[in-house]
Amino acid sequence: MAVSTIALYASPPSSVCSAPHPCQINAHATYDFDLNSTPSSSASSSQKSVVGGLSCLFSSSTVKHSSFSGDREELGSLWHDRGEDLKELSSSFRFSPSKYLGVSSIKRDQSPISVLQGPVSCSSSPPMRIARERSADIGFQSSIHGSFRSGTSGFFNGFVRHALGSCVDYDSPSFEFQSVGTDVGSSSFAADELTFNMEDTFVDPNNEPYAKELLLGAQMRHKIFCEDFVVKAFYEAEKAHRGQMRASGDPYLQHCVETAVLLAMIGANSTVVAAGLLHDTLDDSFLSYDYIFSLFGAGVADLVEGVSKLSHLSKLARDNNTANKTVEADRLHTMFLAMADARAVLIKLADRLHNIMTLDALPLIKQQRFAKETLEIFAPLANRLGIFSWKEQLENLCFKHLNPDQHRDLSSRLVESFDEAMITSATEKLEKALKDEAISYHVLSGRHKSLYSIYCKMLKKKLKMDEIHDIHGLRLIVENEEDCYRALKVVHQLWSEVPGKFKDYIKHPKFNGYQSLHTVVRPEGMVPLEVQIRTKEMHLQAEFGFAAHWRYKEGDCKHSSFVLQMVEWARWVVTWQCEAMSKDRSSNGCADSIKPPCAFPTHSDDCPFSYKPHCGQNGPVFVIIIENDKMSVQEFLANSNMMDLLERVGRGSSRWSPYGFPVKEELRPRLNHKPLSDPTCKLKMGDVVELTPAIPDKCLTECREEIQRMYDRGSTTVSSKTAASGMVGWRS
Ligand SMILES: Nc1nc2c(ncn2[C@@H]2O[C@H](COP(=O)(O)OP(=O)(O)OP(=O)(O)O)[C@@H](O)[C@H]2O)c(=O)[nH]1
Ligand SMILES: Nc1ncnc2c1ncn2[C@@H]1O[C@H](COP(=O)(O)OP(=O)(O)OP(=O)(O)O)[C@@H](O)[C@H]1O
Repeated sequence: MAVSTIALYASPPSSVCSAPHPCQINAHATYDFDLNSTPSSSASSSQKSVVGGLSCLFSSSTVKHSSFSGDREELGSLWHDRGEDLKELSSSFRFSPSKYLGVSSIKRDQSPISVLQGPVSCSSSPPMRIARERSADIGFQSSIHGSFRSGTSGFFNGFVRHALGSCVDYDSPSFEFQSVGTDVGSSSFAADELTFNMEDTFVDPNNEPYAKELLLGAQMRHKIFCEDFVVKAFYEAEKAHRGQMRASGDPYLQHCVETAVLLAMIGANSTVVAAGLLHDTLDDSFLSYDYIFSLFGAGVADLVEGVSKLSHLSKLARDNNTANKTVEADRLHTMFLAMADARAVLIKLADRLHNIMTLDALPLIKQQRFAKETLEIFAPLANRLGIFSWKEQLENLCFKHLNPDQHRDLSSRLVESFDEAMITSATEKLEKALKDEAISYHVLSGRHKSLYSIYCKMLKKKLKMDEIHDIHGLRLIVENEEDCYRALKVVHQLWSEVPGKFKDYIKHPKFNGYQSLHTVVRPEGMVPLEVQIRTKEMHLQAEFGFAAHWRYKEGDCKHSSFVLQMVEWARWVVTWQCEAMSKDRSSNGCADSIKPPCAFPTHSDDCPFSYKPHCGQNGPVFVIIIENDKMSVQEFLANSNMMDLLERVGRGSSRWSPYGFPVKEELRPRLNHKPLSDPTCKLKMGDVVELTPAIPDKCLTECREEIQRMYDRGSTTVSSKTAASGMVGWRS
């Protein structure tokens, strides 16, 4: 067995270091992986046509149901526009030229690697992703190449793929198209998931015909929908949502299936896909946690419950217009990540993505509300988790709803600007030139910038579209620093350089430690092409470390170390859990045996930014406070209790009195929707505290003023008005 070793590095932000260079880089984890790769078959181009062919299947659903209006998320009752949906899905693809690989395929962007690392565009901006692994005959000594392919060690190898290659053309066996009725014997589910009797559920004479069509459609898109466990979840979802409709008149079940398909496409395992199918059942149907637990085990039940909690939080935030306050939105992200299993966040994101894809059915005002919230909360969350394809789809769709004129204008201009053929041909040329110079590389990937990203850059930098030089970009990941410069020379020999655009962030790293070579060239005609060249260690830093892309994109936003830790950790977890898919499915082992590929990167003990992976006892606690119908997300020290909260709320508010009136008594606090019984109870991440004045606010103010006057006068006389009010809550 050939073994190679990759070290992962993370360094603290240079802002806390004296040198403008990554310091304290002892945060490395080393792991071995086997390189026996099994070349997997291509996720064939037939998949694209299969998806395309589904449009008639779905639109042919003509089942009539009674309308359902009890949808807590509102979006749940949306009209489902298959045409739009398919456009979004199929607009995202990658191209693997056949020249060196021997296989040509155009496929939708659906591999876990692309989702976790790579850029994808959607909507009216035709997306482009081109990825090349170095060709095997280049003579590259390390066997990293093998690690990009799934095999028996797909899990470990896959992680490296993620970490190293943003656009690796990964043909996961899980994406092989499998026609319905083929081997479903590979079903896998966690050991804690219960077995069940297929006969009981599947042959239900009450199953609606549309349900079979939906299942068939899902199975054609991903073979995980052939697994018994997932099929069972599908039929439970069908029973739970039977009769419920989207605003479009489509069966509600369709939304559940689409959510689950999105999850399957990024490599989620059967537990997550099943939970995706059932994600709305706790809130919108008669199913209970215990029932789900009894059928599917704690794995699924906890996830469904987690999604339900997130939905409640999101609704609270939306109702209270919290999303537009940066600090609060930031705390919400952190709370989402800290409260729920990161996989529940994934399900929530998939749910939201599908809802946003089908937003058109809602009245304009609601479309805008949801789009705004999505842009503020969910797209950054997807970005932080490294799920770029979802992030870009969410952003582009929200952009379309929020700024339709700019969206239309930019799209029409970009139709002419996007030059996918140029990226393809530039990739091929560079690949050949590198081969001629015997420069080996890990990954050569291409992307064009998403519509929304272009829009933001134009606004931020006050640029015209033709002043943006990185609409088309290539990224080359090589073995070592020397190869970076050799490759740069090759690039400059191939194409003419745009003067003034070369940046050597290797010799002069950015303040956050980011390293890479950047240049802009003009391959053909006038269209500029940005080329980034870096080593795999630099790339890890740019994806997971302190120079991580999400932080770079969030720019000026100052994050507490806790936020950073949460995000890094959640991303780590999501990465390896998605990667676990192939191992999970191909082995009989239980999910518990799946471990992250290496220890979470840690820092030296004295590093102020040392990671604490879990939302541990030492981290702050974020609590939602609803007061006078206004919501805020507030941060408390670990071990704070309700008394601390009440004190803080009182201080600085109009209720606070220098004479120390026991402000907490004037309120009737409710903790997580129940009256507070023990004020000394500790606050937990995600607690919702409602503070309702015991007497009407106006009256309270009058009382307060009156008492203040009393004290000021030194009088003990209480006015009749105050006495009449009963002074509720003012007694200690
Ligand atoms: N992950 C990560 N990527 C970065 C960072 N800084 C720059 N980049 C990448 O490098 C690209 C260009 O960076 P620069 O060459 O510094 O660009 P610029 O000077 O801001 O000018 P433009 O090319 O117009 O954006 C960005 O589009 C990112 O893709 C960073 O700190 N972290
Ligand atoms: N030249 C490039 N080649 C390949 N991928 C790139 C290139 N530049 C950026 N990316 C990747 O494309 C994705 C989308 O990035 P996006 O275009 O939104 O921002 P950016 O170009 O990195 O930053 P900015 O908008 O500030 O220039 C990210 O995953 C990023 O790492």
